[in-house]
Amino acid sequence: MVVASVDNLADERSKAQFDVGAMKIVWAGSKHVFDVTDRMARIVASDPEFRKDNRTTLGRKELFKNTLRKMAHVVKRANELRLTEEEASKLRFFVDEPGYLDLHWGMFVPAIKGQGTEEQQEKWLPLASRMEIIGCYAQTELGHGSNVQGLETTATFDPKTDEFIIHSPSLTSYKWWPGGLGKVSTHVVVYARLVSGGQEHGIYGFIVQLRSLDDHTPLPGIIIGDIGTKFGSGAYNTMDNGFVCFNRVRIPRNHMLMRFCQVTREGNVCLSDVPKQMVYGTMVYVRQTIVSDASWALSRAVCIAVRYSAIRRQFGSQDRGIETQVLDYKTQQSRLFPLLASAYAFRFVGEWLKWLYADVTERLQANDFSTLPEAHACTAGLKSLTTSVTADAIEECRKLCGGHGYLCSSGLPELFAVYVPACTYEGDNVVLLLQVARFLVKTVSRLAAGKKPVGTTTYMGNAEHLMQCKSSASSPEDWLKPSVVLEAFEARAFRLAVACARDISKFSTPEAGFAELSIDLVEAAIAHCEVIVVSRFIEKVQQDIPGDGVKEQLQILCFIYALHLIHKHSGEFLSTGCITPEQATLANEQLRTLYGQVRPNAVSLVDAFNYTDHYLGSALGRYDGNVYATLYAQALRDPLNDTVVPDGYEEFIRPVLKQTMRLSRL
Ligand SMILES: CCCCCCC/C=C/C(=O)SCCNC(=O)CCNC(=O)[C@H](O)C(C)(C)COP(=O)(O)OP(=O)(O)OC[C@H]1O[C@@H](n2cnc3c(N)ncnc32)[C@H](O)[C@@H]1OP(=O)(O)O
Ligand SMILES: Cc1cc2nc3c(=O)[nH]c(=O)nc-3n(C[C@H](O)[C@H](O)[C@H](O)COP(=O)(O)OP(=O)(O)OC[C@H]3O[C@@H](n4cnc5c(N)ncnc54)[C@H](O)[C@@H]3O)c2cc1C
Repeated sequence: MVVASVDNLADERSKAQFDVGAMKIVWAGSKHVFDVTDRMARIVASDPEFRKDNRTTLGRKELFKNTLRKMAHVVKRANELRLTEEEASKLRFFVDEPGYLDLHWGMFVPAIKGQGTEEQQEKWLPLASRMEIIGCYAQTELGHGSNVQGLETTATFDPKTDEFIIHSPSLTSYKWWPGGLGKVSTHVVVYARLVSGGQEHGIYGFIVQLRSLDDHTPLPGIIIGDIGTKFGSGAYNTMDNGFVCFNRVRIPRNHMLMRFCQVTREGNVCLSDVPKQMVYGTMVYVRQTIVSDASWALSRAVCIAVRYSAIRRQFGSQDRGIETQVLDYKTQQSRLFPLLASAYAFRFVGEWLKWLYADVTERLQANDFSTLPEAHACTAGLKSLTTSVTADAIEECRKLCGGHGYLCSSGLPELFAVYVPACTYEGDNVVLLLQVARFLVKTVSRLAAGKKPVGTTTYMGNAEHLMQCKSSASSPEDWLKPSVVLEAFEARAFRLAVACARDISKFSTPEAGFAELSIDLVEAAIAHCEVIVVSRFIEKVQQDIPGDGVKEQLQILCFIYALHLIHKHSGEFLSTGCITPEQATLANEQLRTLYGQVRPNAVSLVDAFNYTDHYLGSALGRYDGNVYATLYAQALRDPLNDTVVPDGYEEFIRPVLKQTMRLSRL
């Protein structure tokens, strides 16, 4: 019997039809980003302090302390190496362990930057950047997360002392979930109902000190702790998601983040001339970063599954000779290659969203708020789409790796457990899709009033055509025409949105219609988000892309991405009359051909992610393909194998055996 050997991957790499080095640059975004990313990944991989292969075997306390040690080491190395902000953030990323630094840099600092006045930024940002204080972001409460307007915590202005009183009036008002809050943060941006002069003025952010900077004990009036162990071993349990109760805690007036709303010494509330949704700005920022991160998590899972599928052999041999690589099975390809294509699709849409966010930020600074609703819809919708697909994809990759995928040493169970809350945090994915739907229904009703749609809804301006068009695809090759593909996606999305808007108008109130039709609205929102991803991917592959064969590979992936969605949502494409059953069959035929084209390049396409073995953290996904020896070595390292005879033998195995022997003698 010939067993799989490490040569499998070398063979695979020799088959590549494109320049992998050039693809690495495309994946990274630029040569500069590639260089920084590569350097930081290697620094982490070569530092034993950042070891993570024992994480799933540690108890919660040990695990958490281990994370604290790593975070301290990150800060130390960043200082020693004089890393720039960009480099330090990559270093943290490759340490690959949820910890308080994520919230400090990812939410506390952005909240102050986005919501604080210049004066407040000058005061707090230097303290935060030097890490003289550690901050987190406390919005969610035990009783409310999605419904931000339902938050109960109050911030009541006391004009006598020029202070706010932060108070948790009920158990359900306890802040609950914020990362870094439970055990580490010294400060927090708390979202609370502003009350002044006996009147409520909406939800705003307030900086509150939680713990003493001398001995880390909670300050008076603060009850604080960790909310408990979460899903999975290791995984997100490295993070101290916390609760806090404020018992009339007093803070100076200038601790309210006052960029968009000021409270004067007398307690007058002065709203700036900006939309009230600006107070939700940190969420828009973070959702945009989550979209970028989705492609990392997805590509990591896909890298493991593709490499392992090239190593793994099952069946296909008559005489106990060499068996078939499971990557050669069409069913394996049809499950795996769309995920590979999605990883690239999300990478490009993530880059585009970064651009959109920078653009809207620039406009907001110039008091142009016109693109804010679109930025909200795009970040909310793409956050929802990419995280849902990625979470499902990680689980699919686990199944694609058969039994070994279920071992923690495959890296996939922990990756799933760490990733899946992305479908919930920063906005539950369904709640966010309903926000997109609200935007779409508004856009459709504005069309009727003769308003021209802009940005990602520009396609809706072609209303008459999109409502009537029939796809012209008459051969499998026609499905490789960008215009044919885009027309089908745009027509499906538009027809679903129009149907929703039309059906809503049949109800007594728009609110009643919206609530009753929310299932259809979610589908319309997904269809619109898919238009964005598909069109950005098509745009990308129409650009000049350097490197032998790189553009061709991306074109293949682009059409796999689009056509697998047509297959997945064929019900919608057919029921809206955008394509016929025959055209759906032609699209599938083309998809099968594309799988064949990507097959020889699959391993090289995941090599282009440039992941170190440390970052992958997987016996199955190793660069050298030495899967079986690694699985065996890792099994031997399991704490259960520390002794040959297990602890508990004397107490619990021997008596059972003796009892059985006694019984059998009777
Ligand atoms: C890098 C860091 C690592 C990450 C680690 C993870 C850490 C996790 C952190 C967290 O989870 S923090 C907590 C995040 N919480 C949420 O995301 C809550 C989700 N809920 C909401 O965002 C909102 O409450 C809501 C669902 C959007 C509803 O808002 P509201 O009650 O105000 O209702 P509506 O009536 O639906 O909307 C009014 C109006 O406002 C527009 N809008 C809503 N949100 C935004 C926004 N963010 N930006 C701009 N505009 C917004 C909405 O479209 C409506 O507009 P109109 O239709 O009236 O024009
Ligand atoms: C790992 C993790 C880290 C987190 N970190 C932070 C943090 O640092 N800071 C912070 O403030 N928060 C944090 N959160 C909290 C997070 O933001 C909330 O859990 C999230 O916003 C969802 O809110 P919820 O828990 O209230 O869910 P709910 O809104 O209670 O959702 C429950 C169910 O109801 C459905 N639902 C709710 N509303 C509607 C609706 N209008 N229409 C249809 N269906 C609806 C949802 O789809 C879901 O299925 C974190 C959460 C997790 C899991």
